[in-house]
Amino acid sequence: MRCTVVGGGAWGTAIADRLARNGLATILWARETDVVDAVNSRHENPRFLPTIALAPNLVASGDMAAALHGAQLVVYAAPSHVLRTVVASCAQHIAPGAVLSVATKGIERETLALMTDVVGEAAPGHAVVAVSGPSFAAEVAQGQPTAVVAACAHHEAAKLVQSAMSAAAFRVYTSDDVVGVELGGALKNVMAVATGILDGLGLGFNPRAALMTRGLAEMTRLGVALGAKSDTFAGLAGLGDLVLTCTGALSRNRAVGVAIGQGQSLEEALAGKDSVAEGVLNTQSAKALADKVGVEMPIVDATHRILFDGWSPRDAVAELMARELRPERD
Ligand SMILES: NC(=O)C1=CN([C@@H]2O[C@H](COP(=O)(O)OP(=O)(O)OC[C@H]3O[C@@H](n4cnc5c(N)ncnc54)[C@H](O)[C@@H]3O)[C@@H](O)[C@H]2O)C=CC1
Ligand SMILES: O=C(CO)COP(=O)(O)O
Repeated sequence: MRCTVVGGGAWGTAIADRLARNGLATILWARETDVVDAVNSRHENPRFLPTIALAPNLVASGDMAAALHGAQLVVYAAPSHVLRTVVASCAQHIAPGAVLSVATKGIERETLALMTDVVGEAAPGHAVVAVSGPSFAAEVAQGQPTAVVAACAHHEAAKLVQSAMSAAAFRVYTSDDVVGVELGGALKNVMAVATGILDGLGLGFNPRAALMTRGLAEMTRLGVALGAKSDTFAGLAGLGDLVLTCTGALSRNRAVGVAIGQGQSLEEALAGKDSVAEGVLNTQSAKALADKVGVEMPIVDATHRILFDGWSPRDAVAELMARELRPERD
C-alpha cells in the first residue's frame, strides 16, 4: 500500500516514519524545503523532530500532486487552524477510493467543526479516520511503547489504519466513536494549558489532580451533549491523553501554561516558537462550542479569561474554588 502523510511537523514526521518502518511506501509532504531536504538527504527532521534517526526508506516531497499520486492512505497532520486550506489545496490529487486519516487535534475556530468533518468537507467522497491518543511524537519515533485509537464510522477504514500503523511498540485500537475520540484529543490540550498554569503558579499536586479530574468531567459533559459515548472519555483519547499532556514534560501545551502561570503574557509564552500549541486557539473553539450547546465548562471558561482577557491565574483559581458547592455527580 502507498501512503502519504501531509504535514512535516513532529507528529506527521513520526507517523510517516512509523508507516515507512512497517515497509509501506511512504511519502511525507512538508511545507518547508529544509525539512524535505533533511529527510531525503540525512533521514532526519531537525526543525521539528530533532535528534531522531528516521527510516531510510522514508521519502519527503514538497510537491503535493506528486506526493499524493496513487496513495491509498493519506494521513493529515497539519495544525487545526490551517487544516481546511491544506486539504482543499490538494483534494483534486487524492486517488479515488483512498482512505483519509487525520491526526490533527482540534476544533475549527470559525465553524466549530471537528477535524474529520473539516477533511470530509474539503475532500468529499472518502472515509475519514481520526487517530488520537497519548502519543508524544518524539517517543513514538524513538520506539517507546505507545497506544492510540483509530476512530471511524466505517469499521473497515479504521481497521486499515490500524493495520497500517500498528507495530510491536505501537498499538492501535479501533473505535466507532469519532466525536468522542476527536473531542478528547482537542479538549485535553485546553486542560493541559490549564494544568500548566497551576504548575507555573507552584500550587502543588492536589490542584493538578483536581483540575484533571474535573476537566475530564467537563470534557465528558460536552462530548455526551454532542452525541459521544461517555466511555470514550475514560479511554486512550480522553483520560489517556489528558494524563500524558497534563503531566508530561514534553507537552507544548503544558509548557505554554507553565510560562503563563509564572507570569508571562500569552504573547511572551508563544514568542519565537515554530511548533504548535493547539490548546491556545482551541480554548476559543471549546468555549464557543460549549456556549453554543449550553454546556457548563468552568475550567475552559477560566482558561479563556486568563489567556485572552488578561485575568489573573490566582484569581481564576480562587473563583473556581468558590463556585457553589454541589454533588460530584449530578
Ligand atoms: N507533536 C506531537 O507530539 C503530537 C501532535 N499532534 C497534533 O498534530 C498536529 C500537528 O502538530 P505537530 O506535528 O506537533 O506540529 P509542529 O509543532 O511540530 O510543527 C508545526 C507544523 O505546522 C505547519 N504549519 C504551520 N503553519 C502552517 C501553515 N500556515 N500552513 C500549513 N502548515 C503550517 C508546519 O509546516 C509544521 O508542519 C497538531 O494538531 C497536534 O496537536 C498529535 C499528537 C502528537
Ligand atoms: O497530543 C500530544 C500528545 O498526545 C502532544 O501534546 P502537545 O501538543 O501538548 O505537545
